[in-house]
Parts: sequence; C-alpha cells; structure tokens
Amino acid sequence: MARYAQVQGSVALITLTNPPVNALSAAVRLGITEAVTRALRDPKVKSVVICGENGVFCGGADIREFAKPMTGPPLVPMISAIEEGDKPVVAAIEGVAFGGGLELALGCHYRIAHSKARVGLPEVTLGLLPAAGGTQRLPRLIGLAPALELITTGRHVTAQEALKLGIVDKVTDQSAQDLAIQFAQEVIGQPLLPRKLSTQLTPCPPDVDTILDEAMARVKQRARGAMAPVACVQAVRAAVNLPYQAGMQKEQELMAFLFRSSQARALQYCFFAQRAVGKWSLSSGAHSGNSKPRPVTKAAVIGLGTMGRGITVALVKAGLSVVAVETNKKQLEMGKQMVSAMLKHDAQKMNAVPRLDLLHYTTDLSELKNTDLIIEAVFEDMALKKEVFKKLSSVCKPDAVLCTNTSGLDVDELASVTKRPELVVGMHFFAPAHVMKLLEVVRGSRSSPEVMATAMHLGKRLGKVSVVVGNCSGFVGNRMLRPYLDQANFLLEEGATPELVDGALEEFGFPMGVFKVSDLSGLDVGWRIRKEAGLTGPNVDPKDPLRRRQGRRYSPLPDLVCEQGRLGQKSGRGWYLYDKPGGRVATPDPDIHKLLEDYRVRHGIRPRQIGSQEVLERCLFALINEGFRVLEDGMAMGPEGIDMIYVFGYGWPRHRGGPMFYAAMVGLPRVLERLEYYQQVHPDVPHLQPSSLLRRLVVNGSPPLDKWRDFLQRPHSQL
Ligand SMILES: CCCCCCCCCCCCC[C@H](O)CC(=O)SCCNC(=O)CCNC(=O)[C@H](O)C(C)(C)COP(=O)(O)OP(=O)(O)OC[C@H]1O[C@@H](n2cnc3c(N)ncnc32)[C@H](O)[C@@H]1OP(=O)(O)O
Repeated sequence: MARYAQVQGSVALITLTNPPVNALSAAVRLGITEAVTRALRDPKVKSVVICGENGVFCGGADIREFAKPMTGPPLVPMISAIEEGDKPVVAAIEGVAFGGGLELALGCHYRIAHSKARVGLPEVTLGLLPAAGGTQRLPRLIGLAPALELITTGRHVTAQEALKLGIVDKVTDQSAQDLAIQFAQEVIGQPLLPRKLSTQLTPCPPDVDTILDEAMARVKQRARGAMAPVACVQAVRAAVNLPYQAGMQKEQELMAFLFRSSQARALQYCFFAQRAVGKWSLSSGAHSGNSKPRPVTKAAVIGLGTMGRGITVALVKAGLSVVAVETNKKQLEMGKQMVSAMLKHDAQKMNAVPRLDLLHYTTDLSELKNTDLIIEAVFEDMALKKEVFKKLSSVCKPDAVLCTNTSGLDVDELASVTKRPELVVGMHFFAPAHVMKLLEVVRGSRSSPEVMATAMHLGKRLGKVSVVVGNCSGFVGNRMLRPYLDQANFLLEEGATPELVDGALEEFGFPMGVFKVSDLSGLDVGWRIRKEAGLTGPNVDPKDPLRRRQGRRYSPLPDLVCEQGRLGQKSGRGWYLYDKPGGRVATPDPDIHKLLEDYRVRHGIRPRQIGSQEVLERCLFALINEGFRVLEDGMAMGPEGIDMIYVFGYGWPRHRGGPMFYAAMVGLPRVLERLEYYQQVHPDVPHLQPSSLLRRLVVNGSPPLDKWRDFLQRPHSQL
C-alpha cells in the first residue's frame, strides 16, 4: 500500500498505492510508517519524496473506515515521525491532497504541486475537523485568517492559489514527482527546524480575537445548526492561544466529539449517497456500467421562460452548442438578453470569456434538424407540451433524444405522441436551473437504457447530482412535497401562524420555511395547479364542503390568500409582508393573522397552542411517509436517491442526511408511532396513514437503510 524505492542514489521515494484516490487506509498508514522508518534509518538515504500513484497524491483518511473499529497505526504519530525526522521530506502533489492527504503533506518539510493539483481540508463537509494536525499546522503555515476560511468551509484551492497562500513551495507544469526528487537533493543539508511547522508560532495580527469572534459569528450564522464549523473555529483558536501539543490535544477532543455525532454520520452518508445515485440501474438489468450514452454536442432548448433560460445557461457553461427556440418574438428577445446577462455575469466571476458564440436563437423549430438532444421547457400544460413533442418528432433527426423539463406531468403521455417513445425521457431541472445541483431523470415506461445513460451523462457534464426516478405524478420530489404542504396549511387552520411553522423548520435547518419558500416561488403557481386539479375554482364538485375535497381534508387557506391578490414576494404580500413588490425581507403580517382568525371563527375552529415538535412531526413525518410509499411503488432506486433529491433540490439540511436517513436516525418505530397517533387525530388525512413498507420495516426490527430494499415486495421497480 506504499511502495519504497531508492532513486538518484540518495532519495527514498515512497509512493502511496491505494486506488482510486490513495486514501489513508490502515494498510496505507502501515506502509507509510514502515517506509519512513526505513528511509530515516538507512544512512545511504539523504532525503525523501512522498507521492501518490496514478496522478493522485491522496484523498485523505479512508472515510469507509470511520464506521469500523480503528486498526493500524494512527495518523498523528505517523505524520509527527515524518516531521521530526532529520532528513528533508518533500511531498509531490499531483491530482489532489485533501484532508489527511494535505495533513500528511503539511508534516513534510516541503511541498511541490503540479499546476492542475488541488489541495484542501474538506473534513468540515463530513461533519469532522482536520484531526491529523491540520487545524494546528495550517494556521502556523499561512496565518490565522486564511486558515480559518479554508478549514471552516472545506474549500478546494488550486495549485496557483496554494502557492500564493504559501501552502506549497513550488508549482510545476511538468512531473511534480520529478521536480520533487530534484528538489529533495538540492535541500540536503539545509536547516530543517524552520520547516517543521509544529515548532513555529501562528503568525497573528493584533486583532486576533476580533478575527476569531467574527469567524465564529459567521459560521454560526451559516451553519444552520451544523456543529463541525463551530468546532473548527474552536480548534483554530487553540492554534493561536496554546502551544502546539496542547493545541493537538484540543484538536483530538473536538474530533472525538464530532466523530461520534449523528451529524458526522449523516454527512458521510451523503458523501457516499451522492456517488451511489450516479450508479443507476433499471429493472431490465440495464445499468450505468453497461449502457452507453449517445454523444451530445449540439443541444436545443424549447421555451425561454425562467426554466428554459437557466437550462440554456447550464448547457452553454458545460461547453455545448445550443439552439434556443422561442416562438414568441418578444419573449425571444427578452430571453436572449437575460441569457447573455447571466452568462456574462458568471464569466466575470470566473475571470473568463462568456461563450455567447455557442448560442443560436430562433423562432423556427425546423432549425433543430441537426441537434442531438432537445429539452422542452414550455409552459406546464399537457396539451401545449404534446403539440411541441409532435412537432419535434417530425422535425428532429430520427435518433435525436427528446427530453421534457416537466415538473410532474406524465412522460409516457408525451412520448406517445412521438414516433420514438424510446428516445423520450424526463429531465426535471430545479429553479434556477443553472444554479441548483439537482436533476431528476424521469424514466418513461419506454425510455431506452441508452437514453437514460445519455440524460444521466449530460447531467454529470452540467455538474448536477442526477437521480433516476419513476414516472409518477410529481415524480419523487414534488410528490413528497404535497403532504408536507398540506400539513403546513392544516397547522395554520388549527392555530399556528406562518412564522411559527417556518421558525420550526428553519430551526431544524431548512434555509427557509415552507411559507417563505411559497412566497418566493409565487403563490399563483400552486393556485393554478389546484384549479386544474379541480380542488378550487369552477371545477370543484358542488357537493364537496369547503374544507373537504375528493374525499379528504382540504385547506382552502392558500386559495383565499391568492384571491386577495397576495401572490408572494412578487406582489409584495403573500404569507408575509414585504417592503415592496419583489422585496425579499419577510415580516409577519397582521392582515394574515386576522385572515386566519376570521377563518377559524367562520369554521368553528378553536385555535390551540402548537409547538415546534408538532410542526416537525406533522410536516416531516408526512413527507417521509410518502417517501416510503415512493420506495414501495418502485419510483426510486433506493432511499439514497430520495435523500439526495431533498438535500440538493429542497434545502433539506445536509447534516441531517435527507428525509429517509433522518427517519432512520429518529428511529422507525418512533416515526410509525407518531404517524399512527396523528392519523387517529386526523382520520380524514390519508397521507398520515403509515405506509406498509414502514410497518414491515418496524416489524422486522428496523433494519439499516441499506437493507430496506430487501423488504420491498417484488416485482416493485418501475424503473
Ligand atoms: C470513538 C472516538 C474516536 C475518536 C477520535 C477518532 C479520531 C480519528 C482520527 C482520524 C484522523 C482524521 C484525519 C483527517 O483529518 C480526516 C480526513 O481526511 S476525512 C477525508 C477527507 N477527504 C475528503 O473529504 C475527500 C473526499 N473525496 C473527494 O473529494 C473525491 O472523491 C476526490 C478525491 C476529489 C476524487 O473525486 P473523483 O475523481 O470525482 O472520484 P469520486 O469522488 O467518485 O471517488 C472515487 C471513489 O473513491 C471513493 N473515495 C473518495 N475519497 C475517499 C476517501 N477519502 N475515503 C474513502 N473512499 C473515498 C469514492 O467514494 C468513490 O468510490 P465509490 O463511492 O464510487 O465506490
């Protein structure tokens, strides 16, 4: 796991060999320890180079080992032995030096990086802190403020920035390993003490306490309840206030606390879940490993509304040539201006040139003859979308892939109007489409493996976390949102206020509560959908009482709010009051409180005190229950997919792992018991009826999440 060789006569070359990222597993740590001991003992060896095989220095500690009992030599003494030795050690960094990998390099006396390499301490994103001396050595090397920033955010740094910051000593376009070997010979005999970071003091500006206090305030504000960033600041404080050994002691104490936390488990689960969803499989046996994507060099977007514009920007940024089609000339001109502005803004931030040359705008669908893949993003109306698909089917080349960006309409119905249903697939982007990381790739019953591979591959090129989902109403994300929204509305009827519900959800870790999000999206969106579904407006069954629709409880509160012209942020009033139309600062609105009070009086509802716990249980457990139904119906590959959809598309706090992971953390028996309780109290709310999968899992002793698949009734997959 670490290869030893003697090169150029006097240089010991230690190569980490643990593909794919040379993670510091027990075997690698043992290999390094033995190799370093050998090099330090061998009188013929005058200096040492440490590098990684296959163009990667090291991706850090082996995260998979964190769930198992620790074995092998620990990292801290291993790195100390390198630093304390009397021979110069040079780290040759190619690819990445992340986490424990960078800490290993910081224990070396010199660091040489390839120009394409990246370094960083991303432990915070795993709910941890750099606990192999990173919080003590990095501030000593680059100073307090930059070290705080890197450690609390986990940001990756390019070789060029690392050179500027002083993390690395040299950057090369050639082989970092060759330069390191040459350099290791040049530094033989030079004093080593100034290169041993543990012997140095952290360079501190006079306002050190202010810097630390401000950093603490900043991370607390951003962390939304995550503990690791706070612990990172505490550890770095120790690098300023304490001698090295005491600082290391503090680092270990803080790490021990984080290491055992449910947040660390959740964040590490997310790390692997994010990678797992990319490895999709279908019930037919096709999977990501045996299905080849079609080449896509030229794409098209139909419709230049908000979604179409975002999708266009995302495609151009990924380097694709794009034809943007909008039949309305005025809308086309507006879309063109907005897309150009977005691309220019993005390019400016990255100090790059906007690729406007990749774009072609037209009102004419017949210009799509040569495009490989088309994404339809017109208004959410089945008749209109069908008309577009019919035209696309006759205009586009026979092997062009046709995608729809519908947020919940039936992909099969759209496919049925084309002559190539096997080449039709859903690509459900989330607004703003060039920013949001989530993509639901919706498999229609006839979508071919090749077309699934193409959509998933394109998602990856766009930098999205793409999740394969089944073709059901609302797909996965929006389907699970419905019970959540319903519960929030019911809570208002029963005595809550929008700010009480939102407060509980924000305290839980959502960036915005449900009512603030609704105001941001525009309340008319849901209003229109409810009208079309016959839940409000002229199509309501006249026999239905006001608070009951289609055999179940219904809250007309959102409709009443819309009827008053309160459409959310854009109209300056929604569930909250805003300073102006388009304003963003929400303040509680006495008119909404009055509306709620009058409503309760009118319907004879006696308001009651509602606490945060009830808000969370009713909103989140209802959503989770629908997640179990999604699994039961075979609409998702597994709980990991659902969790990634919620983390990347709906603001679910990552340190809580996603709804299904959260359910497992809370305990499935508890979730079931609370759902049963609320179902008894609200028998007219079917979505509180616990799903049969949840019941089966509880009866079977609540197996861990990765075993849930075994309890699905077969054949179940609709994928
Ligand atoms: C009980 C009380 C105990 C108390 C105290 C305990 C103290 C313990 C002491 C520990 C000391 C801590 C030391 C250190 O500070 C901690 C760390 O180093 S944590 C790890 C930090 N590193 C990272 O976060 C990097 C994570 N990886 C990446 O960012 C990327 O994978 C990459 C390296 C940039 C490569 O990206 P890609 O090329 O895109 O490839 P993938 O991402 O798809 O990865 C490929 C493959 O590799 C797996 N993998 C990647 N990194 C790791 C890793 N560090 N460990 C294990 N596995 C890793 C990844 O999962 C992929 O595999 P797949 O999932 O597809 O099977």
